[in-house]
Amino acid sequence: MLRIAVPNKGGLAAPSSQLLCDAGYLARRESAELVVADLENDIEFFFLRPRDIAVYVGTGRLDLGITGRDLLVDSNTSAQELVQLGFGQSTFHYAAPAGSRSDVKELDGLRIATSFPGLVRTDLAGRGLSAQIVTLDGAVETAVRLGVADAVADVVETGRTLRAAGLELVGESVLRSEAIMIAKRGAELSAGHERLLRRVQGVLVARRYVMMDYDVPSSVLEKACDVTPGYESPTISPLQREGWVAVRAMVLKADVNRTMDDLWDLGARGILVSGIQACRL
Ligand SMILES: Nc1ncnc2c1ncn2[C@@H]1O[C@H](COP(=O)(O)OP(=O)(O)OP(=O)(O)O)[C@@H](O)[C@H]1O
Ligand SMILES: O=P(O)(O)OC[C@H]1O[C@H](OP(=O)(O)OP(=O)(O)O)[C@H](O)[C@@H]1O
Ligand SMILES: [Mg+2]
Repeated sequence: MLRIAVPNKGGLAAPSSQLLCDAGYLARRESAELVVADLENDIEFFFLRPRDIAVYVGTGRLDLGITGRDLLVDSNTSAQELVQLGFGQSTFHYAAPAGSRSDVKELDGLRIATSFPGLVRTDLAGRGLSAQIVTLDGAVETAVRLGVADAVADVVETGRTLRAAGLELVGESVLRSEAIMIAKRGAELSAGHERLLRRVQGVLVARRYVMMDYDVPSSVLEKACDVTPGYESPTISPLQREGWVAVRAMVLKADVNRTMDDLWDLGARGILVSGIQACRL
């Protein structure tokens, strides 16, 4: 039976469960449930703290897991990233009192508060800097105001929490994070693993793409196919009307309106867009 780690709390928990549910797996009935056996799919889901998931997967106790890239790097375990899951996006940054520092080098010798000591230690070592790392559980932005640290290194999404604490970013982001699927480094993927990954990837593609159908004069077909190259290649079908063909292609949701404008300008008509419920590509 395949054993999968899923975040039980925090911002990654709900979208992770939704992704697995959309991929056809059994959902947990209540948030207190820590293990769910999906017998039909021969999978057991373990609901764990996202911070701990890389440890379970890196040591091979569980086969696959969902966590944040920042947490994976911080854990320094022997797990590797397999798939980006398209939610939980954030950046990881140093920050200090507004107007006080402009470069990460200026943090040398200072006290830096963080919940990601492994990530920060590795980053500082890579820059040849030494600083005292003050490890806190959360709400690290307040540590400067309370005199426990001179700067922080933390997750930033909108920057609102930093600003409210009178802090501003120092330097470029250390890391761009998002939710990822991980496996033990070097572990062989069984047919069961591959099936789960294909299902998840099917959901991710269905979320990002739509299906576009349109009719176009054959004379501009090549140009139209440049506009909608599809996922692999567009399907071209004959039309009764002479000199015209029908085209069907997958298009990125984010590009739908620009694509329809471009096709219309080329002479395409009858442009229809429909959602993709599920797919295997
Ligand atoms: N505001 C945020 N926006 C996007 N991702 C975030 C945000 N805060 C935390 N994360 C991501 O969530 C993961 C951290 O999980 P964590 O267990 O700390 O949960 P959390 O969402 O911070 O909830 P809580 O702090 O309430 O436990 C990391 O991968 C981190 O990048
Ligand atoms: O840039 P923003 O949109 O303000 O989001 C970033 C904040 O969100 C997270 O905090 P969370 O609410 O998880 O609390 P925590 O720090 O106690 O984990 C993170 O640790 C930052 O503090
Ligand atoms: Mg948090």
